[in-house]
Amino acid sequence: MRKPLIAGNWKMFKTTAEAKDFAAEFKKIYVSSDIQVAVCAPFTQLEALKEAFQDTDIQVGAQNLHFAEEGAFTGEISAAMLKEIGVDCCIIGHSERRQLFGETDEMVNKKLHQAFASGIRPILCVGESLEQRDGGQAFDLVRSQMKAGMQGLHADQAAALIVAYEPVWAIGTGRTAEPEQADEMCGFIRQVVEDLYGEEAADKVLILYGGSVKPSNASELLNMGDIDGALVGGASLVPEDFIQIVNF
Ligand SMILES: O=C(CO)COP(=O)(O)O
Repeated sequence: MRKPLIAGNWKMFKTTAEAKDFAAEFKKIYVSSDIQVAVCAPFTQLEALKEAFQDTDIQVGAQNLHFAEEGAFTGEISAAMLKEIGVDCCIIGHSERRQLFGETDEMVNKKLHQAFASGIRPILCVGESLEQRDGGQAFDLVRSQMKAGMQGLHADQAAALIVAYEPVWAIGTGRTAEPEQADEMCGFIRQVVEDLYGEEAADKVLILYGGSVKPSNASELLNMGDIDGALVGGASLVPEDFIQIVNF
């Protein structure tokens, strides 16, 4: 049985003081349940959040890591550095990183391997642009991102993977995918995992939807059969909004 996951992606928002305020507020309204909850914050807020959430089951995630174990990579952060402070999971290959920072499928693949090697659960982001959706290429594109991103992973790693389907046209635009549309792609992603790794891995892999998830649309999206959770941007910054999504 897959345990749903609601993960917040704070992107480049909140100072440490603001992150501590969020944690204090969120803890007052959060009740542990069989829904997993994670907050993926900027690097400099991770340690404070781990400390603030230490008496809860709320997970803390990063938004990126470098694919090398260590080395001369000025400005980068390694998986071991994240692991040392207790980081549980890490977003990998977010569309903003692919578009704005030149991340390729090959880099995404190396980052997945590094995350697994360090005991950090990766959240692999895939999703098409509006041009690709309108051009009828969405499914081919997502299949190729999945195949290239997962290259060389073992079946047990595939089963432990979290995939986030985030159509680029729905991120930060207020334009959410229709629940059926999102579920169709999440089902397709599960099929790709089954084709590559078999039924057991496909049954276990968690597949999230991301893109303008809000309190008002969370339950219809999250009640679809192949959507196992959400990766939430803007609405994860406000405790009262995020809790409503967690409690969908
Ligand atoms: O990119 C996203 C989460 O990773 C989605 O962002 P929004 O929820 O702000 O659209």
